[in-house]
Amino acid sequence: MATAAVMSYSSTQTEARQASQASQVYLNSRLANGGLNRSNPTPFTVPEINIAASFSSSLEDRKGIAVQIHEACTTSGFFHITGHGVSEEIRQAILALAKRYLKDVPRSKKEAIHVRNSKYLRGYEPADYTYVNPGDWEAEDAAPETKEGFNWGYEAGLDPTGGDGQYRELDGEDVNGNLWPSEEDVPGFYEIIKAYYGEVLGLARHLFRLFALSLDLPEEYFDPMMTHPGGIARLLYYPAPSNPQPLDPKQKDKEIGLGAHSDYECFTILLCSTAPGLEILSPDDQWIPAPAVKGSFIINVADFLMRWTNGVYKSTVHRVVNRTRDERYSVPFFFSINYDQMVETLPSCVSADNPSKYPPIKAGEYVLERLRATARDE
Ligand SMILES: O=C(O)CCC(=O)C(=O)O
Ligand SMILES: [Fe+2]
Repeated sequence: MATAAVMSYSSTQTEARQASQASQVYLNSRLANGGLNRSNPTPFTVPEINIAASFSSSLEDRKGIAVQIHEACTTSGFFHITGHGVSEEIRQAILALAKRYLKDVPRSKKEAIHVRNSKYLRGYEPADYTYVNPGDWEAEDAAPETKEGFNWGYEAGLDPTGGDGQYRELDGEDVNGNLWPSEEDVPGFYEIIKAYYGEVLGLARHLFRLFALSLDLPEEYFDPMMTHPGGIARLLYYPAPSNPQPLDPKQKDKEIGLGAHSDYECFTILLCSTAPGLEILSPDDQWIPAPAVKGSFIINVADFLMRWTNGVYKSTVHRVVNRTRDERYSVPFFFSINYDQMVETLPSCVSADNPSKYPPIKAGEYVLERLRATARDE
């Protein structure tokens, strides 16, 4: 799928394609600088925001958290949240499920729901089927990615609100694109997914209200756009490397968990196991290991929101390299708005001095273009 099949494109699909290609050009330019710009490093921090006060009935309390979110989104593009209200029990249950499915179930059984059977890349994704940086398909010396994953998306049955019955897939189709392992192979799989997904979906809607406040918009601004939102999530497994290597800016890594990329949607809610591995590209093009914060989720701005905010909010390049002798698990949740929603640059991010840089775009089409570029050509 890395090269698009011959087909006709609507004007919004063409825009989505061009935007996807532009993101690759940008990524290549950032990676080409890697390690060079080190004489006077800009301070780079991933702040920790305790969002407990954002659940207060006082608008002033909620605005106080929104100010902190604004600061993080205009600088590092990454922050930790604590005080989020998702129980440790549910967080550990989904990480344990990632292990039970990706590590323990034999490959032959997982192959039955291989992502090649899904035009939305749902199901079981073996390590070598995708490069998250599509440029790595062409690169001669690209290290293979070691991650193995299971991908699923929104369906009304996973939404604690029950949804509004209007969910459309990435390409606008009225279908449920998910593929699930059998209950026999992984007992309790769907129930655990549903419990976790319901929690992070609720958290994402809550966060998006805070994002609205942080952008000087009415708190409910995004509400009508997240009644049947896109929300792809993944169980990820990074095996323990046999010969783990320390981070060395002068040396290219021979083994990489997940290549350099920025995320596609509005923002990501990332749950990691205790093993480190996430590395963030600083404005000086240095790889900075993300610190672990107990009980936190990592939140990062993704490309669609960067575009929607006219570049005001930063979508930051990151990657995963397992440099330990432990296996690593993570569960990212990529929150989008309703995939059938068309958006124009947010009114609070344009002015006479700073006109919109981007034409209108449809949420699902953009994400689909980005996803397609990652998969092996078959
Ligand atoms: O596994 C992680 O910690 C990060 C995963 C990630 O960046 C992604 O799936 O986009
Ligand atoms: Fe990512």
